[in-house]
Amino acid sequence: MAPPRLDLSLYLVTDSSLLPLGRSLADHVRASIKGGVTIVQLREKTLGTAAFIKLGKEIHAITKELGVPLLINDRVDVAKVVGCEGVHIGWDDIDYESARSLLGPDAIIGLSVSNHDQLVLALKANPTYLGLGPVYATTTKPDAGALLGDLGVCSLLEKVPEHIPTVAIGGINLVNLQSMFLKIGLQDPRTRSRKPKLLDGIAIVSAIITSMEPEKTCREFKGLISSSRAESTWDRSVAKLIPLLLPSLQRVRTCPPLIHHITNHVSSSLSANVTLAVGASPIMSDNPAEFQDLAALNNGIVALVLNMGTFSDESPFMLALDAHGLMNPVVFDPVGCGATTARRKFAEAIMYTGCCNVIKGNEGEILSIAGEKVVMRGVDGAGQDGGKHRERELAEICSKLAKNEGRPDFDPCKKPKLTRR
Ligand SMILES: Cc1ncc(COP(=O)(O)OP(=O)(O)O)c(N)n1
Ligand SMILES: Cc1nc(C(=O)O)sc1CCOP(=O)(O)O
Repeated sequence: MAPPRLDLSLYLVTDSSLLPLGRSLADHVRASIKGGVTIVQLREKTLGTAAFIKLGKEIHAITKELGVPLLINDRVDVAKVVGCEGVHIGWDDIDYESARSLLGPDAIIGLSVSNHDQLVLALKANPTYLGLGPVYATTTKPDAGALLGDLGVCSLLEKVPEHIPTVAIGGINLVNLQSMFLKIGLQDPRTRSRKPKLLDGIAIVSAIITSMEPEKTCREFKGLISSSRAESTWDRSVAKLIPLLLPSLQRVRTCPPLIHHITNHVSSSLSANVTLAVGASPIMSDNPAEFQDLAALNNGIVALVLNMGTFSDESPFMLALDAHGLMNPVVFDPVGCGATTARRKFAEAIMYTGCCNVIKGNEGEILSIAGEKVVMRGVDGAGQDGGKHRERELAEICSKLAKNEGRPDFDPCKKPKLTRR
């Protein structure tokens, strides 16, 4: 019988030092698998060989019983004695060929990739899967490479052949996952040959290991994974969309984000009140002196909203994007874009940063930002093409813009000089 297909969708990487006080790793792993974890890696950096083997055997008994593979981080010798399904290795560890010859052709062997040079070497080895990271800032691995950000992962994915699955790792949590999926996308196993290549899963340490309720946390991760894989929501009725949105709204209540608004004076108080009404915390500021602080408040659970309705000078917007860097989700509202050349140029400059996760606008604004010639009276330019563009087409244009697709001159490595924290 063929071995079961490797399911990397929710990949737990352990670190016992981060467990809540009094919790055992064995109970945590069991609960996480019950919540939906599909593969486990035992990554215990401080254990000596004997203790690593002992823990490995204990955890393997659980993963075997629950039917998910167990990999060992770095140590092929430990994996061999434990008799588990494989290893994950990096560039300071045993080389891939030696690991393969020690573990045999059926072992799962994952390789870390942090940049294009490593990707070239990794592809020559043809490993079972690739771990791409760090996507975002993480304190779990102090020696992790430079942050890739969403666009860095996308640019690596472009060069990964279809048959090698990938997971993203580093700083992924329940707050940033949805926006990460919007930018990078998650493979649906039923449509494997889809272009461009998307991720096959996410690998998580702290967001699961530090959880007081790992089963619930993993269910929440699974919910986001399933909704990301759900077929295009544009064919769904509103009634079907609401259950997909509810978990996001609930998360805003349980883990309220700080929303930094740079907005126009017409909508300022309305924006603040709507932010409060959904359970998030607004702060309205266009003073660059406080941008760095704002971007890091609230344990980094922060988003930035840029509304260019009554813009005059582009520098506060650019400084805010620089402060929030590639870390925090950004919503851009290109109000009245298309009405004047100055607005078009301003919106273009914002888009060139590659930082906008969500573009919110009416039909005229979106078409204008996508480079189409539109005639706008004022900010109420919707429907100016007689409804030629349906919602779905506009949404596809938005999604492409947010990924900076269709901009041949856009190079995420060159533009802009944003802080990678
Ligand atoms: C799934 C996954 N991806 C990447 C890593 C990092 O591995 P490595 O580069 O060997 O670094 P350490 O984990 O040893 O610090 C990983 N462990 N898992
Ligand atoms: C183990 C590991 N490898 C990384 C890489 O970039 O290769 S980042 C990382 C730590 C991920 O931990 P957390 O989910 O707590 O951020």
